[in-house]
Amino acid sequence: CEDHDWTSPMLGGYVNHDLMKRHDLDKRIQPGALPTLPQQIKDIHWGQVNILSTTDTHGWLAGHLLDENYSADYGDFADFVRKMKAKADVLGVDLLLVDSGDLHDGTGLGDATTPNGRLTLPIFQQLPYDALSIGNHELYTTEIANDTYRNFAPRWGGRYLTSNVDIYDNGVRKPFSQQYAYWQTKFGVRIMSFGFLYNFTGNSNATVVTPVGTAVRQAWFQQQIRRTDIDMFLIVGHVPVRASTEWNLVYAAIRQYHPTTPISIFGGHSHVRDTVGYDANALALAAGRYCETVGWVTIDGLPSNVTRANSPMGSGTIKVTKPLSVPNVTNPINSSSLSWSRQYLDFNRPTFEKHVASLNQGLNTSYGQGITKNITTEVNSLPILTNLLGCSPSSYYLSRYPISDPRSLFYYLTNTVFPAVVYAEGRNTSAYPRIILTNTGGFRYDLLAGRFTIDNAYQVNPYTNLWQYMTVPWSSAQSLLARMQTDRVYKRQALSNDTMYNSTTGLWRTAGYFTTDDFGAPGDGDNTLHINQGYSSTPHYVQANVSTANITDPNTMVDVYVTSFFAAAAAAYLPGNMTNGWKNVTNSTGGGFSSFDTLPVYAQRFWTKNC
Ligand SMILES: Nc1ccn([C@@H]2O[C@H](COP(=O)(O)O)[C@@H](O)[C@H]2O)c(=O)n1
Ligand SMILES: [Zn+2]
Ligand SMILES: [Zn+2]
Repeated sequence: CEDHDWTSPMLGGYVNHDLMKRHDLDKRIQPGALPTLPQQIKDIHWGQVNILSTTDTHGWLAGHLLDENYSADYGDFADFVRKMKAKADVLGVDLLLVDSGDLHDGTGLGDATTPNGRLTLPIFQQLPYDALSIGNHELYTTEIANDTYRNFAPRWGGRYLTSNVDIYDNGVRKPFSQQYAYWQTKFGVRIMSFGFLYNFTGNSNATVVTPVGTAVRQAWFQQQIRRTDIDMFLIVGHVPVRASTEWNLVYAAIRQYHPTTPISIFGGHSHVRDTVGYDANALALAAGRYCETVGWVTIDGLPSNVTRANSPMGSGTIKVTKPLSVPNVTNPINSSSLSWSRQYLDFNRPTFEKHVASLNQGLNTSYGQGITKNITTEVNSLPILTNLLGCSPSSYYLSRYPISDPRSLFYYLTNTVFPAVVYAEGRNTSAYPRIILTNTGGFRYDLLAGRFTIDNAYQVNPYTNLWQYMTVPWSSAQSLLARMQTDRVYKRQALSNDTMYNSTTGLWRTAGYFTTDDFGAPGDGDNTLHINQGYSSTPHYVQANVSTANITDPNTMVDVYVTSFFAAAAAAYLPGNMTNGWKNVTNSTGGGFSSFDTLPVYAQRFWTKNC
């Protein structure tokens, strides 16, 4: 059933072909703007068990048309997985595929449909995932939670794992999906799997998230971890891998009964590439975000009663070098006969082609090409996505520059966009001083120069949190921002369009991820060598100040603007804790004005349409 009708030339000459074959989602690509760069992609090690992982895809299944590093779509990825499985068969080793949740909220293809995910979920479901966990984005609304429960979770034959999430089904509280799975790989490795969500509290009341510390004390969990017929724990979870209370609890609970059994954890939610070593036999990897990264973990040296494969034990195998000290685990093992490797693969076709090249079959099959065709058709079925709202005059970056830099998205929002469009009717004069706060986590992706469409609006901020305001004395308003900066801040990594040519190798480096994790030197885990373009951390909230500069009297009344997402939290710091004191900002037709609407409204009013 394989088609070998198109084999791309290696690396150079690839991108233009790829762009031509796919949809016309974003016409902002200028001719020549995306160079076809041969880059240095490292070989990967194959072990006895090999695991591909994705997380936080957030609907980016059509790929990144503006960034060559991540330009593959889910059809290309589907072919990659299929060919990697074929390669594993040739080598006589196991190849597994896992995902750690957050499928919704982030692109027009995913979000501009009813229900949310109507087009993206069927595409995602065509991939042969072996274990999946739920993300917080599956639980914010009852509609998405119910759709996930009824239509998505049952699709995975017992491998959609929700160890600490329940749902009310016609008023009866039930586990959302399977709490664990015990299974054997093709080559006989006996696996115990769990799927956790971090201690999330923003879910709708249709579901219940049990704190991980409680879940690991429950009878069903205790019963499963006491089993002795387990060669490896393979755990998926929508939980950041670094400094995680939740993972520490899961790890410690397992280690009580299995002091040395390998534990491979696949986390998420933090949108970064990272790998943490818990001990010499336990590792946790996070595979980034938005179809930019495929995680790759290999394990060698599993017990001898497991069918041993003809694994090519090439270079690249590494050992855990920095065991963590985890509460409740005394003497974590710091050496073992197992060895592990990890890589973060860029989500592009040259990467996929390279790693299956030894099969001499190219990448494409009718399976993946069919998915790509589907994506094209579906994007074209939503013409609203490509409608031009305006031309962004520059690129404004989420986390590449500090928020005080005019190239920062937050600088642009707070100095230019919010003052111009976020105000209640008639209250945009200096008679009504304003402060306008946003949570930075609502902004998800860079705002790039050139064409700005509804699809880009979803990418930058997909949330329909309503703008609201309340009038309070300056004495309260002036300290609000500082008081709000209390939540956890998850680090986001940044992208850049910079490139560098190495005349000795004849290869290019583009700016992209340059990851420091618990293994090897910085950049060691990145499968493609990138220029490290730096990263600037962002506070949890930022604020625009409008007509407040000359206020001296603390009793001066000031309008405070927030969104419904954090209005209750902000009210706690305002006089009288007036949660119900917020009034909605209305749009030109009297409806609500949301965080999602903000840039489109600004674009239509202030940007040209010549781009
Ligand atoms: N209605 C909402 C929901 C969430 N957010 C922001 O998104 C962050 C969570 O996204 P992950 O992909 O990291 O799970 C959350 O921390 C909020 O900042 C929002 O703004 N509005
Ligand atoms: Zn996410
Ligand atoms: Zn998340």
